[in-house]
Amino acid sequence: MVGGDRSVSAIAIEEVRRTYGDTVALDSVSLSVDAGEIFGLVGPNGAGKTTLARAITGTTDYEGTVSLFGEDPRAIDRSRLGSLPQSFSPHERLTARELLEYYAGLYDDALAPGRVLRDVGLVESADTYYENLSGGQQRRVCVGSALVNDPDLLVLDEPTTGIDPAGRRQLWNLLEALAADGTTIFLTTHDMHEADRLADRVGLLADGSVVAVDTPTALIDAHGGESRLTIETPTPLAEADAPTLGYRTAITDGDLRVFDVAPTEIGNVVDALTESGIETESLSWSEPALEDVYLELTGTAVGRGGRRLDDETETGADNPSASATPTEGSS
Ligand SMILES: Nc1ncnc2c1ncn2[C@@H]1O[C@H](COP(=O)(O)OP(=O)(O)OP(=O)(O)O)[C@@H](O)[C@H]1O
Repeated sequence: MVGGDRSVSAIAIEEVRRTYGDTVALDSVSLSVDAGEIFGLVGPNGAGKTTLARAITGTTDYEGTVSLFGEDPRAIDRSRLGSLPQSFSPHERLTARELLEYYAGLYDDALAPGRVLRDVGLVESADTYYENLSGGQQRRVCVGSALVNDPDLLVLDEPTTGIDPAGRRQLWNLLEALAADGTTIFLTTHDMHEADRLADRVGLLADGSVVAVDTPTALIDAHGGESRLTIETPTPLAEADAPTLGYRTAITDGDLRVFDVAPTEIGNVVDALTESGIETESLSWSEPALEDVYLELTGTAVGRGGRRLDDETETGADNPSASATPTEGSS
């Protein structure tokens, strides 16, 4: 790392627009990322994440302006930028070590490949051909290739796709350590949990537009809605089966959802269900999460196969404050 100038944004994006024929991949996107920040760009397939990552790394054309530490992405010293494209296929008949040695050789001043292998958790597999590594291990080699030049800015397009949970946690820890050391990290993901766990700030992207940018906590507080108790029954419930419980309820995919139940009140709800003749097969309680924020702001779920908000049948008849429109009622 050559050290960042903290007086300018690490990434400044202003009014960026990118179209492919009639498709608007990015529509007037503006945001900035501070030095040392981990910024997570979240959105479902086709939202425009890769296109924005490519605009930042100067590998696609666009209208508007992007600057990295005050410089045009195409003019910046390449050793300051580490980039992991979504599709990246290194030579398959080289080992993990040989690949990292190759990428390190592209820079005058690179990290020792052995250190990068350790950082990405590949010491044991260092001498395995890339083609014989698991998908997750291959992705870690690719992440390593973006790290060899010890960049000031890392742009990672879905870095943890295909990596198992333990490997993901290891990579998150590595990215956090890099950020603590001053590296700015911009990553894309459709994993809301990953964004929540890792990012200092999150940008929610829908159909090429940024719909919200803030810390995960602030987004959840402002738009996450209420906690929910989800009750699965032996036979899927229909709207007409919804019991009167004194809470706002909804039937979703045959399951009963009861909103704003405190953990200490769960037993009372279960008792009331039993009295109503509803058998409980499983029960889970969850606090609002980033996924709920995305659903609330866009009407589309990121992590649930694109289920739309209107697929949820609201049944709050027993609660005068319940709304027939699910987006209402949550602040
Ligand atoms: N080279 C291209 N030619 C034509 N259309 C493109 C091209 N690249 C992207 N698009 C379109 O632009 C839109 C945004 O695509 P993009 O790949 O940026 O989304 P994404 O959020 O990264 O999706 P995914 O999570 O599936 O990678 C999509 O409608 C896509 O089909």
